[in-house]
Amino acid sequence: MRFIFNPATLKFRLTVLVIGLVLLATCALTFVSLYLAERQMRDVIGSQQVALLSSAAAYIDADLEARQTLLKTLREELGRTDGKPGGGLQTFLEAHAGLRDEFFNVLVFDSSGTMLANMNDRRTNNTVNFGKRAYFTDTVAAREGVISRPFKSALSGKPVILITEPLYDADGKLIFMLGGAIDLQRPRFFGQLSSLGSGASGYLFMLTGDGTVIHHPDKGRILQRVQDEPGGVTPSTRAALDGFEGWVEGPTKSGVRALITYKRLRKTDWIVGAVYPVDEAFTPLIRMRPTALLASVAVAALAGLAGWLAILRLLRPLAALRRHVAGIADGSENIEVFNVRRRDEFGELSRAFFTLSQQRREAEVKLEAQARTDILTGIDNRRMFEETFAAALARAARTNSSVALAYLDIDHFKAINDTCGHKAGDEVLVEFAKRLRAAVRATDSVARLAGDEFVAIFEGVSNDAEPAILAAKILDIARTPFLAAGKQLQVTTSVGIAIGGGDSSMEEYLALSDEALYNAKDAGRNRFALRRLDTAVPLVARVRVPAADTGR
Ligand SMILES: Nc1nc2c(ncn2[C@@H]2O[C@H](COP(=O)(O)OP(=O)(O)OP(=O)(O)O)[C@@H](O)[C@H]2O)c(=O)[nH]1
Repeated sequence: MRFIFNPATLKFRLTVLVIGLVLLATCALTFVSLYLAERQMRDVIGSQQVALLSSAAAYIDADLEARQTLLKTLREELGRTDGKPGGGLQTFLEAHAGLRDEFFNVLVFDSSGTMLANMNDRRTNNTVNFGKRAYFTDTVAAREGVISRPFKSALSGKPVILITEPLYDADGKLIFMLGGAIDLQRPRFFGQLSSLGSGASGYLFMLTGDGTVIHHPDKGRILQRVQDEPGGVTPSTRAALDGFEGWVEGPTKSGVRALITYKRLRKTDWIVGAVYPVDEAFTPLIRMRPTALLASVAVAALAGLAGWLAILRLLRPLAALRRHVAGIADGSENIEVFNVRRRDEFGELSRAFFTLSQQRREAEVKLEAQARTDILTGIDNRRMFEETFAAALARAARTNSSVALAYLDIDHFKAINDTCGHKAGDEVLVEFAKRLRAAVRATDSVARLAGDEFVAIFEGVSNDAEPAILAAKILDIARTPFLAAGKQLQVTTSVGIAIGGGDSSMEEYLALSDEALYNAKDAGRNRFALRRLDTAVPLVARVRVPAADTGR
């Protein structure tokens, strides 16, 4: 739990990253899939609409043709009576009651356009002339039947189209013209079409090639030209009027986004169109969206969980590394725990830790040694001397034995520096230390305290004669001249030795040996003086004859 709510941890951040990425990826994938599915679906629906509209167009073509055929049959029947049917034209028409199923009205005009008979209202016969109407003049010009543009009937006031069939005599003179009117508001003609509309709100409509509405669910638009309607022509209808056939996605006049399909009729320049609102067309997909998104979130959650577990597992070595660092810090573990064989980054990190720690340890050891070594001569320095001498005193106290401390000072060393130079003085100091080291036993310790002052510690001194022998040995190390700055230098030293047991302090030893050294110096140098810590009086003051001074 601590991990979950600790945003500072790498685990937390990695987990959040993994979950975030997975969520992003799955959501993006879902959106892309839905988008592609929608596109695919749109293509399929568009193709379906085209197929639907093609059959609707074929149906209308066939329907118009059937009505034309019906009128042609009527014309031929009339023709067989030479235009003089028994009982007159009106009776002739009324005898064909079946015409009512196909036409709103059937009319007969004479060659000038005067209406001679009609099925709806015989009282209007011979009262109106339609000779100037486009359908009449077009038929006369074409010498065959036409399908008129839609217009408002002068007789009924309804929007209609008229199918005409002219009847000529043997000389080719127009005798009669038959006209079959179709009421554009009557559902019978387009009833079949209306039922072809897709979905609950999809519908079919029909326009003439010049944009006049022939059929539309909104009856008020019939006979209107789309160009003249408020809002003008939609881009898709504009394209259809210019010859486009097929489907597009675009807005309808009322602003609804829809798949709109257009198809031209074969028999006339009419355009039949279908509107299928996008929302309805994609209802299954739109309904599926939340489910798909929910599913993708669930997948992301599972993937995130798996990622989290994987991260926990992958980062386990890091936790171990952290434990080891803590273990080493509190001393419960050894640095060797870092020396692992793993081949991954954690292994590399661990080994890098190991190497670094080793180097640090070595540097510490080196520093430790340097802190106890005199840099110039390489023998112990004052600090090391103090530790060594304290240990020697402790041993002497334990074994109840004696310790001798020899305090040495090179005679007139300042003069060497002054006459031969400081560097030559250094060379003498280095050589002096070397000879001193060689003169004593391996178990004895020598150190340089400062300048030209040296000390030697002798443990287990059994009698007073032994320190004197050691002191003489020390005096002897200077017997051979020193080579410094290319010159042979005759060097002597004075030695003060303090002898005592383990019960005396280092300070007492140092003070007494220093005093003895002064005694030796005072006595003329190149000699030693022995002092016992318990008597504090000189025991021995042996004088060596100074060697000939060759260098000064
Ligand atoms: N070359 C060199 N000289 C040093 C070093 N340390 C101290 N000295 C010099 O050593 C000299 C020590 O002189 P002292 O011991 O005081 O006097 P001295 O000339 O030896 O005379 P006595 O001890 O009385 O015989 C001083 O001149 C210091 O400057 C060093 O590391 N190298």
